[in-house]
Amino acid sequence: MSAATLLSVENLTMRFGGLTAIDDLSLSVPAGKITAIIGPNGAGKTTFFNCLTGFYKPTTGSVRLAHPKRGEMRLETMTGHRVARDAQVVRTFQNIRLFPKMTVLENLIVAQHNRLQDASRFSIAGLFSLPGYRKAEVEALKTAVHWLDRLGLTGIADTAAGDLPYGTQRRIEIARALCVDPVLLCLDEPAAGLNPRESAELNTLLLSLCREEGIAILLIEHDMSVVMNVSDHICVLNYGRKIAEGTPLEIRNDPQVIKAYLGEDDESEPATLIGGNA
Ligand SMILES: Nc1ncnc2c1ncn2[C@@H]1O[C@H](COP(=O)(O)OP(=O)(O)OP(=O)(O)O)[C@@H](O)[C@H]1O
Repeated sequence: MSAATLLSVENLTMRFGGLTAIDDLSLSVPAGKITAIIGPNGAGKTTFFNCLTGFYKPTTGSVRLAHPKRGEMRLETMTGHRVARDAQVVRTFQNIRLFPKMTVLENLIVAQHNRLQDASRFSIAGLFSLPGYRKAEVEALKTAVHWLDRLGLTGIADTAAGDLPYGTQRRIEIARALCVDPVLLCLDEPAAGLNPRESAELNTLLLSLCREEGIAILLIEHDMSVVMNVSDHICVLNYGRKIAEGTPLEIRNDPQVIKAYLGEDDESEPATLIGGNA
């Protein structure tokens, strides 16, 4: 694993009965960069996320994380809980999974339940607000306030998450993931349902998280205005196999990629599919 590689996926395969959703995938994700995973519907993108975040146990292959403080971790052997808590690989989902009746602030505090549980030592001590637990609560609040401010959400901190517009809820999901101090932030279609202005704001946010906070981002996205404008590197899947990888410019012009998206006989202009200025 080279010094700059954060995640190293080797020969990953995931089968569901007779269906091979991920087929012998090898991929390196560098530290401090944005890597996009793209591909047509059913290509295996979410399955890939599920394999590296402990939701699925891959059929074969390895997923090694070079954790900056804890050394190498084998994610494919870990439960989802440990991937988030110990490896600090944190994800969002295609469908929004906020607690709609809780306020935005409460959603961000609940996300830090691991820290609070650890401080309570899984005992009644936490309920009596013993000092260690109280300190952890204050830290959780500070972290939530920090990310609310950073993502421009402070004004809606006390609003029920479910009452907010869809685009704002997507932003809250990212803020919630950031509260866990991710080493790798995995975003599953963060631009789904966003209007063009919100997509452009998402681009600015992702670039700033990467460039200013040094957070590595793994991004599944269909919106090419996001993919092409923020990605340092793109990996293209089709039927579970990697068919191409490279810079946005390389991917935009790759005949295999255009064919995978548009089909063999389709002669239409690929610019409509692969947008952006990169
Ligand atoms: N739990 C499962 N059981 C059986 N088949 C599954 C399961 N999860 C995914 N699949 C199948 O694996 C293939 C890849 O699905 P996946 O959701 O990973 O694709 P995707 O690239 O994320 O698609 P989309 O862009 O539509 O979200 C599909 O054929 C899907 O039906």
